Amino acid sequence: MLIGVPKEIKNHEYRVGMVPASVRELINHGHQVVVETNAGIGIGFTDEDYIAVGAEILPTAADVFAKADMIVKVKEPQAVERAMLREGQILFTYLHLAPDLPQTEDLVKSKSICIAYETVTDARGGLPLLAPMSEVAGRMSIQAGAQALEKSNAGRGMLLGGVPGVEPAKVVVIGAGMVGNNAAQMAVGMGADVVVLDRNVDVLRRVDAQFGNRVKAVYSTADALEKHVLEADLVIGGVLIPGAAAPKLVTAEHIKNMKPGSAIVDVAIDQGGCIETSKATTHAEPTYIVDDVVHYCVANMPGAVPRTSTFALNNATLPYIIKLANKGYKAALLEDDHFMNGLNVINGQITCKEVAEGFNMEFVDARTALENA
Ligand SMILES: NC(=O)C1=CN([C@@H]2O[C@H](COP(=O)(O)OP(=O)(O)OC[C@H]3O[C@@H](n4cnc5c(N)ncnc54)[C@H](O)[C@@H]3O)[C@@H](O)[C@H]2O)C=CC1
Ligand SMILES: CC(=O)C(=O)O
Ligand SMILES: [Mg+2]
Repeated sequence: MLIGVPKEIKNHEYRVGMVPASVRELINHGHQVVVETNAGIGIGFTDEDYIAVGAEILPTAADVFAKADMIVKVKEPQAVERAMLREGQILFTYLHLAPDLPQTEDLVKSKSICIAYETVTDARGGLPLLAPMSEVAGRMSIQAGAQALEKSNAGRGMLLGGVPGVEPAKVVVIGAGMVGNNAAQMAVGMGADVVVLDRNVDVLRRVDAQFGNRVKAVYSTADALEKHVLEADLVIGGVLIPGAAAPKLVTAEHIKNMKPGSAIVDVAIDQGGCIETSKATTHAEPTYIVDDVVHYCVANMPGAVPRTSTFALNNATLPYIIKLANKGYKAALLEDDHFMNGLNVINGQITCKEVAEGFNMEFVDARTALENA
Protein backbone atom coordinates (compact mmCIF):
# COMPACT_ATOMS: atom_id res chain seq x y z
CA MET A 1 0.00 0.00 0.00
CA LEU A 2 1.10 3.58 -0.58
CA ILE A 3 0.73 5.56 2.63
CA GLY A 4 0.80 9.37 2.70
CA VAL A 5 1.72 11.66 5.59
CA PRO A 6 0.83 15.34 5.02
CA LYS A 7 2.07 18.18 7.21
CA GLU A 8 -0.53 19.21 9.82
CA ILE A 9 -2.08 22.62 9.15
CA LYS A 10 -4.29 23.29 12.18
CA ASN A 11 -3.27 26.35 14.23
CA HIS A 12 0.00 25.63 16.09
CA GLU A 13 -0.18 21.93 15.29
CA TYR A 14 3.30 20.44 15.01
CA ARG A 15 2.51 16.77 15.58
CA VAL A 16 2.93 14.43 12.62
CA GLY A 17 1.06 11.25 11.66
CA MET A 18 4.17 9.07 11.54
CA VAL A 19 7.69 9.45 12.93
CA PRO A 20 10.57 8.03 10.86
CA ALA A 21 10.73 4.88 13.02
CA SER A 22 7.07 4.13 12.14
CA VAL A 23 7.77 4.76 8.46
CA ARG A 24 10.61 2.26 8.67
CA GLU A 25 8.26 -0.40 10.10
CA LEU A 26 5.83 0.07 7.21
CA ILE A 27 8.58 -0.11 4.64
CA ASN A 28 9.86 -3.28 6.31
CA HIS A 29 6.36 -4.70 5.76
CA GLY A 30 6.72 -4.01 2.03
CA HIS A 31 4.75 -0.74 1.81
CA GLN A 32 5.67 2.67 0.34
CA VAL A 33 5.45 5.92 2.26
CA VAL A 34 5.29 9.47 0.90
CA VAL A 35 5.75 12.39 3.29
CA GLU A 36 5.08 16.07 2.66
CA THR A 37 8.22 18.18 2.90
CA ASN A 38 8.89 19.44 6.44
CA ALA A 39 6.00 17.39 7.88
CA GLY A 40 8.09 16.52 10.95
CA ILE A 41 10.21 19.64 11.20
CA GLY A 42 8.26 21.04 14.17
CA ILE A 43 9.45 18.15 16.33
CA GLY A 44 12.95 17.97 14.92
CA PHE A 45 12.55 15.41 12.11
CA THR A 46 14.04 16.63 8.82
CA ASP A 47 13.19 15.39 5.33
CA GLU A 48 16.58 13.63 5.41
CA ASP A 49 15.48 11.65 8.49
CA TYR A 50 12.47 10.36 6.53
CA ILE A 51 14.53 9.71 3.39
CA ALA A 52 17.03 7.74 5.50
CA VAL A 53 14.30 5.21 6.42
CA GLY A 54 13.06 4.93 2.84
CA ALA A 55 10.29 7.51 2.51
CA GLU A 56 9.80 9.68 -0.54
CA ILE A 57 9.41 13.42 0.12
CA LEU A 58 6.76 15.29 -1.88
CA PRO A 59 6.60 19.09 -2.15
CA THR A 60 2.91 19.70 -1.35
CA ALA A 61 -0.04 18.20 0.50
CA ALA A 62 -1.84 17.99 -2.85
CA ASP A 63 0.88 15.64 -4.13
CA VAL A 64 0.55 13.44 -1.03
CA PHE A 65 -3.27 13.29 -1.23
CA ALA A 66 -3.15 12.59 -4.98
CA LYS A 67 -0.73 9.69 -4.63
CA ALA A 68 -1.62 7.90 -1.39
CA ASP A 69 -4.03 4.99 -0.90
CA MET A 70 -4.18 5.86 2.79
CA ILE A 71 -3.64 9.22 4.49
CA VAL A 72 -2.33 9.06 8.06
CA LYS A 73 -2.76 12.32 10.00
CA VAL A 74 -3.23 13.64 13.51
CA LYS A 75 -6.00 16.26 13.47
CA GLU A 76 -9.32 16.19 11.67
CA PRO A 77 -8.91 17.20 8.01
CA GLN A 78 -9.35 20.93 7.52
CA ALA A 79 -11.58 22.17 4.67
CA VAL A 80 -8.72 22.40 2.13
CA GLU A 81 -7.63 18.87 3.01
CA ARG A 82 -11.19 17.53 2.75
CA ALA A 83 -11.36 18.89 -0.77
CA MET A 84 -8.37 16.70 -1.68
CA LEU A 85 -9.84 13.40 -0.43
CA ARG A 86 -11.09 11.06 -3.11
CA GLU A 87 -13.43 8.11 -3.44
CA GLY A 88 -11.98 4.90 -2.02
CA GLN A 89 -9.09 6.63 -0.23
CA ILE A 90 -8.54 5.69 3.42
CA LEU A 91 -8.26 8.47 6.00
CA PHE A 92 -6.93 7.44 9.42
CA THR A 93 -6.83 10.30 11.97
CA TYR A 94 -8.78 12.04 14.74
CA LEU A 95 -12.15 13.19 13.35
CA HIS A 96 -14.39 14.34 16.25
CA LEU A 97 -17.40 14.54 13.91
CA ALA A 98 -20.17 14.95 16.52
CA PRO A 99 -19.76 18.73 16.94
CA ASP A 100 -18.71 19.33 13.31
CA LEU A 101 -21.45 19.22 10.65
CA PRO A 102 -19.41 20.81 7.82
CA GLN A 103 -16.70 18.18 8.23
CA THR A 104 -19.25 15.37 8.40
CA GLU A 105 -20.93 16.59 5.20
CA ASP A 106 -17.60 16.92 3.38
CA LEU A 107 -16.46 13.43 4.40
CA VAL A 108 -19.78 11.97 3.25
CA LYS A 109 -19.40 13.77 -0.07
CA SER A 110 -15.80 12.60 -0.51
CA LYS A 111 -16.85 8.89 -0.55
CA SER A 112 -13.57 8.14 1.23
CA ILE A 113 -13.16 5.61 4.07
CA CYS A 114 -12.79 7.59 7.28
CA ILE A 115 -11.54 5.80 10.37
CA ALA A 116 -11.40 7.90 13.54
CA TYR A 117 -8.72 7.24 16.14
CA GLU A 118 -11.03 8.34 18.94
CA THR A 119 -13.78 5.75 18.43
CA VAL A 120 -11.57 2.66 18.12
CA THR A 121 -12.25 0.58 21.24
CA ASP A 122 -10.48 -2.23 23.06
CA ALA A 123 -11.54 -5.36 24.91
CA ARG A 124 -11.17 -3.63 28.30
CA GLY A 125 -13.69 -0.93 27.43
CA GLY A 126 -10.99 1.63 26.69
CA LEU A 127 -10.24 3.91 23.75
CA PRO A 128 -6.66 2.90 22.90
CA LEU A 129 -6.02 5.58 20.27
CA LEU A 130 -7.56 8.42 22.28
CA ALA A 131 -5.88 7.40 25.55
CA PRO A 132 -2.35 8.67 24.86
CA MET A 133 -3.59 12.16 23.92
CA SER A 134 -5.99 12.18 26.86
CA GLU A 135 -3.04 11.45 29.12
CA VAL A 136 -1.20 14.43 27.66
CA ALA A 137 -4.23 16.77 27.71
CA GLY A 138 -5.22 15.68 31.22
CA ARG A 139 -1.76 16.45 32.54
CA MET A 140 -1.59 19.71 30.60
CA SER A 141 -5.00 20.83 31.82
CA ILE A 142 -3.61 21.57 35.27
CA GLN A 143 -0.69 23.55 33.80
CA ALA A 144 -3.15 25.51 31.65
CA GLY A 145 -5.50 26.00 34.59
CA ALA A 146 -2.68 27.14 36.89
CA GLN A 147 -1.72 29.78 34.34
CA ALA A 148 -5.33 30.86 33.85
CA LEU A 149 -5.54 31.50 37.61
CA GLU A 150 -2.66 34.00 37.42
CA LYS A 151 -3.71 37.63 37.79
CA SER A 152 -2.11 38.68 34.48
CA ASN A 153 -4.46 36.26 32.73
CA ALA A 154 -7.52 37.68 34.56
CA GLY A 155 -7.49 34.85 37.08
CA ARG A 156 -8.05 35.07 40.85
CA GLY A 157 -4.34 35.32 41.47
CA MET A 158 -4.09 32.00 43.23
CA LEU A 159 -1.32 29.43 43.45
CA LEU A 160 -2.78 25.92 43.05
CA GLY A 161 -0.94 24.49 46.04
CA GLY A 162 -1.10 27.60 48.22
CA VAL A 163 1.81 27.98 50.68
CA PRO A 164 2.10 27.05 54.36
CA GLY A 165 -0.53 29.13 56.13
CA VAL A 166 -2.52 29.88 52.97
CA GLU A 167 -5.05 27.43 51.65
CA PRO A 168 -4.67 25.74 48.25
CA ALA A 169 -7.01 26.17 45.29
CA LYS A 170 -10.00 23.86 44.90
CA VAL A 171 -9.76 21.89 41.66
CA VAL A 172 -12.92 20.13 40.45
CA VAL A 173 -12.44 17.51 37.76
CA ILE A 174 -15.58 16.38 35.91
CA GLY A 175 -15.15 12.91 34.41
CA ALA A 176 -12.55 10.55 35.89
CA GLY A 177 -11.47 8.73 32.74
CA MET A 178 -8.09 9.14 31.11
CA VAL A 179 -8.19 12.96 31.09
CA GLY A 180 -9.67 13.25 34.58
CA ASN A 181 -7.33 10.74 36.14
CA ASN A 182 -4.24 12.43 34.72
CA ALA A 183 -5.55 15.86 35.71
CA ALA A 184 -6.15 14.61 39.26
CA GLN A 185 -2.62 13.19 39.41
CA MET A 186 -1.08 16.56 38.48
CA ALA A 187 -3.40 18.57 40.72
CA VAL A 188 -2.56 16.34 43.70
CA GLY A 189 1.12 16.66 42.86
CA MET A 190 0.83 20.44 42.96
CA GLY A 191 -0.88 20.35 46.34
CA ALA A 192 -4.38 21.44 45.32
CA ASP A 193 -7.58 20.43 47.08
CA VAL A 194 -9.01 17.98 44.52
CA VAL A 195 -12.56 16.73 43.88
CA VAL A 196 -13.30 14.30 41.04
CA LEU A 197 -16.84 13.61 39.78
CA ASP A 198 -17.97 10.70 37.64
CA ARG A 199 -21.24 8.87 37.14
CA ASN A 200 -19.57 5.46 36.98
CA VAL A 201 -19.15 4.02 40.48
CA ASP A 202 -16.41 1.61 39.38
CA VAL A 203 -14.43 4.56 38.06
CA LEU A 204 -14.87 6.30 41.44
CA ARG A 205 -13.62 3.15 43.19
CA ARG A 206 -10.50 3.24 41.06
CA VAL A 207 -9.94 6.91 41.94
CA ASP A 208 -10.34 6.06 45.61
CA ALA A 209 -7.92 3.14 45.38
CA GLN A 210 -5.35 5.25 43.53
CA PHE A 211 -5.46 8.50 45.48
CA GLY A 212 -6.93 7.55 48.87
CA ASN A 213 -7.98 10.59 50.83
CA ARG A 214 -5.94 13.01 48.66
CA VAL A 215 -8.90 13.15 46.25
CA LYS A 216 -12.62 13.25 47.00
CA ALA A 217 -14.36 10.88 44.58
CA VAL A 218 -17.93 12.14 44.18
CA TYR A 219 -20.88 10.61 42.31
CA SER A 220 -21.91 13.07 39.62
CA THR A 221 -25.51 14.18 40.18
CA ALA A 222 -26.67 17.62 39.01
CA ASP A 223 -26.77 18.58 42.69
CA ALA A 224 -23.22 17.47 43.53
CA LEU A 225 -21.88 18.98 40.34
CA GLU A 226 -23.44 22.37 41.08
CA LYS A 227 -22.18 22.44 44.65
CA HIS A 228 -18.58 21.66 43.72
CA VAL A 229 -18.45 23.84 40.61
CA LEU A 230 -19.67 26.87 42.55
CA GLU A 231 -16.96 26.29 45.18
CA ALA A 232 -14.21 25.68 42.63
CA ASP A 233 -11.26 27.85 41.72
CA LEU A 234 -10.51 25.63 38.73
CA VAL A 235 -12.86 23.26 36.87
CA ILE A 236 -11.54 20.65 34.44
CA GLY A 237 -14.08 19.25 31.90
CA GLY A 238 -13.10 15.69 30.98
CA VAL A 239 -16.34 13.80 30.29
CA LEU A 240 -16.92 11.67 27.23
CA ILE A 241 -19.76 9.72 25.70
CA PRO A 242 -17.79 8.03 22.90
CA GLY A 243 -18.70 9.33 19.45
CA ALA A 244 -21.35 11.71 20.77
CA ALA A 245 -21.41 15.43 21.49
CA ALA A 246 -20.43 16.10 25.10
CA PRO A 247 -23.31 16.76 27.53
CA LYS A 248 -23.42 20.38 28.77
CA LEU A 249 -23.02 19.66 32.47
CA VAL A 250 -21.90 23.11 33.58
CA THR A 251 -24.47 25.70 32.54
CA ALA A 252 -24.15 29.39 31.72
CA GLU A 253 -25.98 30.04 35.01
CA HIS A 254 -23.29 28.09 36.93
CA ILE A 255 -20.60 30.16 35.23
CA LYS A 256 -22.38 33.38 36.26
CA ASN A 257 -22.35 32.20 39.85
CA MET A 258 -18.75 30.97 40.00
CA LYS A 259 -16.18 33.04 41.87
CA PRO A 260 -14.81 35.96 39.82
CA GLY A 261 -11.41 35.03 38.46
CA SER A 262 -11.99 31.29 38.67
CA ALA A 263 -11.05 29.24 35.62
CA ILE A 264 -12.32 26.36 33.51
CA VAL A 265 -10.33 24.11 31.19
CA ASP A 266 -12.83 22.31 28.94
CA VAL A 267 -10.74 19.45 27.58
CA ALA A 268 -13.90 17.86 26.14
CA ILE A 269 -14.14 20.77 23.69
CA ASP A 270 -13.11 18.51 20.80
CA GLN A 271 -16.48 16.77 21.29
CA GLY A 272 -18.23 20.15 21.59
CA GLY A 273 -17.38 20.80 25.26
CA CYS A 274 -19.16 19.95 28.53
CA ILE A 275 -19.53 23.57 29.61
CA GLU A 276 -22.30 25.65 28.06
CA THR A 277 -20.16 28.76 27.62
CA SER A 278 -17.24 26.93 25.95
CA LYS A 279 -16.21 27.58 22.38
CA ALA A 280 -13.11 26.14 20.76
CA THR A 281 -9.96 28.25 20.99
CA THR A 282 -6.45 27.87 19.57
CA HIS A 283 -2.95 27.84 21.03
CA ALA A 284 -2.49 31.31 19.51
CA GLU A 285 -5.33 32.69 21.67
CA PRO A 286 -6.19 29.98 24.18
CA THR A 287 -8.42 31.85 26.65
CA TYR A 288 -11.37 34.21 26.81
CA ILE A 289 -13.57 35.48 29.64
CA VAL A 290 -17.27 34.93 30.29
CA ASP A 291 -18.79 36.43 33.45
CA ASP A 292 -15.33 36.86 35.01
CA VAL A 293 -14.49 33.19 34.52
CA VAL A 294 -11.37 32.45 32.45
CA HIS A 295 -12.15 29.83 29.78
CA TYR A 296 -9.37 27.69 28.22
CA CYS A 297 -10.86 25.57 25.41
CA VAL A 298 -8.05 24.50 23.09
CA ALA A 299 -9.21 21.58 20.94
CA ASN A 300 -5.71 20.28 20.22
CA MET A 301 -3.98 20.67 23.57
CA PRO A 302 -1.37 17.94 22.91
CA GLY A 303 -0.21 20.03 19.94
CA ALA A 304 1.56 22.25 22.49
CA VAL A 305 3.93 19.42 23.40
CA PRO A 306 4.14 17.84 19.96
CA ARG A 307 7.28 15.80 20.51
CA THR A 308 5.95 13.92 23.52
CA SER A 309 2.52 13.70 21.89
CA THR A 310 3.65 12.41 18.50
CA PHE A 311 5.67 9.58 20.03
CA ALA A 312 2.83 8.68 22.42
CA LEU A 313 0.29 8.73 19.58
CA ASN A 314 2.49 6.75 17.18
CA ASN A 315 3.17 4.07 19.80
CA ALA A 316 -0.57 3.48 19.89
CA THR A 317 -1.48 3.93 16.21
CA LEU A 318 1.37 2.02 14.54
CA PRO A 319 -0.03 -1.52 14.96
CA TYR A 320 -3.36 -0.33 13.48
CA ILE A 321 -1.67 1.43 10.55
CA ILE A 322 0.26 -1.77 9.83
CA LYS A 323 -2.94 -3.85 9.98
CA LEU A 324 -4.73 -1.53 7.54
CA ALA A 325 -1.76 -1.57 5.18
CA ASN A 326 -1.14 -5.33 5.34
CA LYS A 327 -4.74 -6.55 5.13
CA GLY A 328 -6.55 -3.72 3.42
CA TYR A 329 -9.27 -1.80 5.27
CA LYS A 330 -12.08 -4.32 4.66
CA ALA A 331 -10.36 -7.37 6.15
CA ALA A 332 -8.63 -5.39 8.89
CA LEU A 333 -11.93 -3.90 10.12
CA LEU A 334 -14.23 -6.87 9.51
CA GLU A 335 -12.08 -9.25 11.55
CA ASP A 336 -11.88 -6.92 14.58
CA ASP A 337 -15.08 -5.40 15.99
CA HIS A 338 -13.10 -2.99 18.16
CA PHE A 339 -11.15 -1.63 15.20
CA MET A 340 -14.40 -1.52 13.18
CA ASN A 341 -15.81 0.88 15.81
CA GLY A 342 -13.34 3.39 14.39
CA LEU A 343 -15.15 3.50 11.05
CA ASN A 344 -17.20 6.72 10.97
CA VAL A 345 -17.87 7.30 7.27
CA ILE A 346 -17.54 5.05 4.21
CA ASN A 347 -18.69 5.53 0.62
CA GLY A 348 -20.96 8.41 1.59
CA GLN A 349 -22.57 6.54 4.51
CA ILE A 350 -22.31 7.38 8.21
CA THR A 351 -21.42 4.34 10.30
CA CYS A 352 -21.07 6.06 13.68
CA LYS A 353 -24.50 5.94 15.29
CA GLU A 354 -23.98 8.91 17.64
CA VAL A 355 -22.90 11.15 14.75
CA ALA A 356 -25.81 10.10 12.50
CA GLU A 357 -28.32 10.58 15.32
CA GLY A 358 -26.82 13.92 16.34
CA PHE A 359 -27.27 15.32 12.83
CA ASN A 360 -30.49 13.50 11.98
CA MET A 361 -28.72 11.73 9.15
CA GLU A 362 -29.06 8.14 8.00
CA PHE A 363 -27.05 5.54 9.93
CA VAL A 364 -25.67 2.42 8.26
CA ASP A 365 -24.22 -0.39 10.35
CA ALA A 366 -20.43 -0.56 9.80
CA ARG A 367 -20.37 -4.30 9.04
CA THR A 368 -23.13 -3.94 6.44
CA ALA A 369 -21.40 -0.96 4.84
CA LEU A 370 -18.08 -2.82 4.72
CA GLU A 371 -19.61 -6.00 3.30
CA ASN A 372 -21.25 -3.95 0.57
CA ALA A 373 -18.13 -1.91 -0.19
N1 LIG B 1 -8.84 19.18 23.90
C1 LIG B 1 -7.93 18.27 23.59
O1 LIG B 1 -6.87 18.58 23.07
C2 LIG B 1 -8.18 16.84 23.92
C3 LIG B 1 -9.44 16.45 24.25
N2 LIG B 1 -9.71 15.16 24.64
C4 LIG B 1 -11.10 14.87 24.99
O2 LIG B 1 -11.28 14.74 26.39
C5 LIG B 1 -12.51 14.04 26.62
C6 LIG B 1 -12.31 12.95 27.68
O3 LIG B 1 -11.52 11.91 27.13
P1 LIG B 1 -11.09 10.63 28.00
O4 LIG B 1 -10.72 11.02 29.36
O5 LIG B 1 -10.11 9.88 27.16
O6 LIG B 1 -12.44 9.81 28.03
P2 LIG B 1 -12.77 8.58 29.01
O7 LIG B 1 -13.79 7.78 28.31
O8 LIG B 1 -11.52 7.92 29.47
O9 LIG B 1 -13.41 9.30 30.28
C7 LIG B 1 -14.63 9.98 30.24
C8 LIG B 1 -15.29 9.86 31.60
O10 LIG B 1 -16.45 10.69 31.59
C9 LIG B 1 -17.38 10.08 32.44
N3 LIG B 1 -18.69 10.66 32.21
C10 LIG B 1 -19.53 10.54 31.15
N4 LIG B 1 -20.66 11.25 31.35
C11 LIG B 1 -20.52 11.84 32.58
C12 LIG B 1 -21.35 12.68 33.38
N5 LIG B 1 -22.56 13.05 32.96
N6 LIG B 1 -20.88 13.10 34.57
C13 LIG B 1 -19.66 12.72 35.01
N7 LIG B 1 -18.83 11.91 34.33
C14 LIG B 1 -19.27 11.48 33.13
C15 LIG B 1 -17.29 8.60 32.06
O11 LIG B 1 -17.85 7.76 33.05
C16 LIG B 1 -15.78 8.43 31.92
O12 LIG B 1 -15.18 7.97 33.13
C17 LIG B 1 -12.94 13.52 25.23
O13 LIG B 1 -13.90 14.38 24.68
C18 LIG B 1 -11.66 13.58 24.44
O14 LIG B 1 -11.87 13.65 23.05
C19 LIG B 1 -8.72 14.21 24.69
C20 LIG B 1 -7.44 14.55 24.33
C21 LIG B 1 -7.08 15.88 23.86
C1 LIG C 1 -7.58 13.98 20.82
C2 LIG C 1 -7.35 15.29 20.22
O1 LIG C 1 -8.26 15.98 19.89
C3 LIG C 1 -6.01 15.75 20.03
O2 LIG C 1 -5.06 15.04 20.41
O3 LIG C 1 -5.80 16.84 19.47
MG1 LIG D 1 -19.20 35.26 38.33
